Amino acid sequence: MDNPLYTVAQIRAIEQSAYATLPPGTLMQRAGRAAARFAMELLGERTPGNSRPVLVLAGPGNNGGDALEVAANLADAGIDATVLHLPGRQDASEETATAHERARDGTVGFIDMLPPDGDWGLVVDGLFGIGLARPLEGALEGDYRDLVAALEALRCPILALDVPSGLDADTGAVVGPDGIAVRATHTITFLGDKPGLHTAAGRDHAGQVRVEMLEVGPEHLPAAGARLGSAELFARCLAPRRHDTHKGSYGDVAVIGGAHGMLGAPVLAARGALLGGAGRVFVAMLDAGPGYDSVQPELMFRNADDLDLDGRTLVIGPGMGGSAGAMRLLAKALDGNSPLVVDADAINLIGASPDLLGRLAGRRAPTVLTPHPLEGARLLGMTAGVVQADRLASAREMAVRTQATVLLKGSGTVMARPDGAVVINPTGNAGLATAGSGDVLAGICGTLLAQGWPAWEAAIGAAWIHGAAADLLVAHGIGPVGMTAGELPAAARAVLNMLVQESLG
Ligand SMILES: NC(=O)C1=CN([C@@H]2O[C@H](COP(=O)(O)OP(=O)(O)OC[C@H]3O[C@@H](n4cnc5c(N)ncnc54)[C@H](OP(=O)(O)O)[C@@H]3O)[C@@H](O)[C@H]2O)[C@@H](O)CC1
Ligand SMILES: Nc1ncnc2c1ncn2[C@@H]1O[C@H](COP(=O)(O)OP(=O)(O)O)[C@@H](O)[C@H]1O
Ligand SMILES: [K+]
Repeated sequence: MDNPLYTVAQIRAIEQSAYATLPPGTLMQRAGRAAARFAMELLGERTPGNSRPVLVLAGPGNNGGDALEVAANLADAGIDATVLHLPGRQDASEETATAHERARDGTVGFIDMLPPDGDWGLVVDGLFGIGLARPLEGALEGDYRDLVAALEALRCPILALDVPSGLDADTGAVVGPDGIAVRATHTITFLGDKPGLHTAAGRDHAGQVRVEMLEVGPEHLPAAGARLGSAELFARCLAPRRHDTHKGSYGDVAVIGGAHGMLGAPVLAARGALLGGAGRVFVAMLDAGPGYDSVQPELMFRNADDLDLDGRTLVIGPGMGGSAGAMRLLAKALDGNSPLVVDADAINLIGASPDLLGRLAGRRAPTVLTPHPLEGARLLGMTAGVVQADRLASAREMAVRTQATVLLKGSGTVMARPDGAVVINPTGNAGLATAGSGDVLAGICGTLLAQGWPAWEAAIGAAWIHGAAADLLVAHGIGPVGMTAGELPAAARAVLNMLVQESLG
């Protein structure tokens, strides 16, 4: 299944192309009908007339027109729908004016302000969609800000039309430095899915996303530069194990890191690599460190300076620090031909050294960089805030500068390639916001490379499996609160085995 994600500019082009072939108002009417159906699903099987009313928020543009269509459809179905309409200073489009008339002609009720004691069964957010042009403001512009803030106190589902109002559909950032956006439980998005619903603040604001194509056929759809991740994107790498194999068949991983005081990080990465299926896993410490891991005695410990870097996949950076020795090892790893995952301190060192960046960009072997937003910011010479303001653009820029596959971590992890292709990972949860979970991710990415996966599939697969492992732990009551990085490798192993099993049909 392909899950394309379209930019606002692309959605506008789809809209134009489909609009030209249809009678005016058709798309808005379809949007209204589909969203009303979804609203009724959310209301559940209640007796018409006996359910709590639906509050429909209608803004000044065509998103407001969609909302008015929803209200009219709900009223036609016998559901008590009340519209809070905030028209703008400019005339509404013809479609929106028609939708307004339709709602007025039916049994829809209209109110001017949110009553303090409203008891709603559902709120439909049709304030702003892809036409949001600036942050939601207070009194001067119709009190949108106060209205959205007041929704936070309501204890009912909120269905956003197209995009939660206040959210940037391209980036997933809340618009404005001190901005506010609707926190929906569900979003029905029209004419194609949008990246902003799946990354940065998007997951918190969009809730569950349903894509509604409004019967627009594939001939109107452009090629998408971004897609939502799924196991199908790496399915071709999921090979069942043959009997006639041995540990050498599944590759070696060596994790290089572990300066004084940070010895746990490479161990976590190595456990991720081992339980992810690599045939042999080494931990190459910069510090003298322990001689073995009592939890996972299969791991082999080496002194980093003595390790032969050839013929194995390297994961460099976890807990590595920024010493001269670390830098020397990194330069050696970058210059070599081994598949490489560059994580944590190794990324910081590259961010501070044009020489190391040049060596990285000159690599020919598969290379994946796994920065969190601050590490990414150091690489680009900007702040983490700027990286987060447009995670897709930032990841793409990192991929171009490093000529490597980039995996920008965080809610809605973004994978980017130097040619501009982007995938947003849909799995995972905030249980992963715990020290060491990134080390495990780097280990999983390394183990997939060691087992022959290309860099792109290894990055997409590692993010997907790591996130699904966290989701599995939550399903078993192990998190999100108190989930630990050490619990992830076994869960990731379970996910990987399930995927391989499923791939057999
Ligand atoms: N056309 C079609 O075929 C289809 C369209 N569809 C639907 O239309 C939606 C796009 O509609 P849209 O272009 O009218 O934009 P929308 O999001 O309603 O907002 C624009 C309005 O808001 C205003 N405004 C902006 N920011 C503001 C702010 N901060 N504070 C205050 N005002 C602000 C802006 O006014 P201005 O900036 O000029 O002052 C303008 O009036 C799309 O998301 C989908 O739901 C579907 O039905 C499918 C078919
Ligand atoms: N709120 C969240 N939702 C989803 N994934 C998250 C969230 N917070 C963190 N993660 C994931 O957890 C990992 C954290 O990695 P990182 O920040 O490098 O931590 P550490 O260095 O302590 O291991 C990344 O894979 C990141 O994508
Ligand atoms: K909306």
